[in-house]
Amino acid sequence: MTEAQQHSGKAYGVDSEVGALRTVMLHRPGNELRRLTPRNNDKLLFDGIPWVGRAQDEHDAFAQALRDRDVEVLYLGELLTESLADPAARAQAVAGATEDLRLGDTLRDYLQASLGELDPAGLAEALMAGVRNDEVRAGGLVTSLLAHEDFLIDPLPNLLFTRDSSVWIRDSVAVTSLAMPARMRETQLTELIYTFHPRFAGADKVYDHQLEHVEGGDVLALGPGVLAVGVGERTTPAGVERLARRVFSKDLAHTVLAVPIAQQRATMHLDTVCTMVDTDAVLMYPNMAEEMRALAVTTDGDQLHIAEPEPFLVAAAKALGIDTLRRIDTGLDPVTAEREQWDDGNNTLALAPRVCIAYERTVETNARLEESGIEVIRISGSELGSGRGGPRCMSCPVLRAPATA
Ligand SMILES: NC(=O)NCCC[C@H](N)C(=O)O
Repeated sequence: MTEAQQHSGKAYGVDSEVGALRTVMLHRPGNELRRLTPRNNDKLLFDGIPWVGRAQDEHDAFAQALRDRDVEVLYLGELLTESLADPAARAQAVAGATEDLRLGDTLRDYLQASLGELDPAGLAEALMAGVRNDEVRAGGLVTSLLAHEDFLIDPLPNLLFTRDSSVWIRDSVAVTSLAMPARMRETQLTELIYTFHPRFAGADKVYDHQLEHVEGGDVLALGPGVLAVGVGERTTPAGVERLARRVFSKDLAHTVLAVPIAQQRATMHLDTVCTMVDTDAVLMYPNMAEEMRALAVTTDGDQLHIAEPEPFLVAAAKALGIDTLRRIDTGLDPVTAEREQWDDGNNTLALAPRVCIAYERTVETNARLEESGIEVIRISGSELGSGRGGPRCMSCPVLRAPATA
């Protein structure tokens, strides 16, 4: 535990987007990225085939930039390996990874036995990088009929985007429910970590991966008690309703803003178009900023109350109890704005009020942020960006200090 946590007395808890970041969970990309080929990259939600060594270098620099600002960096792969020291975790992991009906009984039995023999690091590797048909000597009808390159356990290259597979809401963790088939198994791993890792022993869970779809990239903690939840390609209307009920029942929020966003890849999550950079300021994709609406959801302890749609910034300011939520106006022309949004220019990770990490390639957006008084720490992401995610997508804050202006 870091010094900061010893002082605060707790190891997890997040109630804003911008409170000083103390602890974050990342995933250093590994062999799961080496599974990407031109034939499977679309299905696996990558826009190209990353150069893995360079992606790791870029990711190491990202982690170092965080450490340089006194942020403790946890790695998902290490937490998973440590969790798998527990026999109950191993049993749950093996059962989850082999439940796919494509396997059939013979292959499933074989895989369960061989995964069961692996040490925790080997098992974690198989869970993350997957297992190909030509990597086993199973025997039987199914393995004979499947192609060599078919996966018996799918690789999880999008583990890189730790934002989506869990999100802390105050001191409860939401293990999310991912919408795309290529990502669904990721939450089996975050579920294992939050259930079995000693660091999170006793942590309350407010959501689980068997519920309606909610992805962490859609969930923004605008301030204490106020969540904004994007509803679009990933998080469903039923997902935001379920999340609202859950957080209200545990008193983790008083208002949930449901924010419809276009159901398309460029705007797959709310954090691809909008991130907070100060206690009262957001960076928003200019081409969508004017039209974004929100429905404020509150409760009387029993029923949900749904307000009429209002402009997002108006609804957010009301919920936060402030006069105005400032939009940093990047003033970009529509074409530059669209290019830089695609390159995750709007996907900044706040380290503290007015300090954020951004990709260096979104030159114009970063310049406008600085003109508005926001410090921008630039990282390179030419390879990391091929998965279509930026610094916020690649990070799951575990502990933030309370936000103070
Ligand atoms: N929060 C985010 O926007 N995460 C980026 C996820 C990218 C990933 N390739 C996906 O399509 O899910």
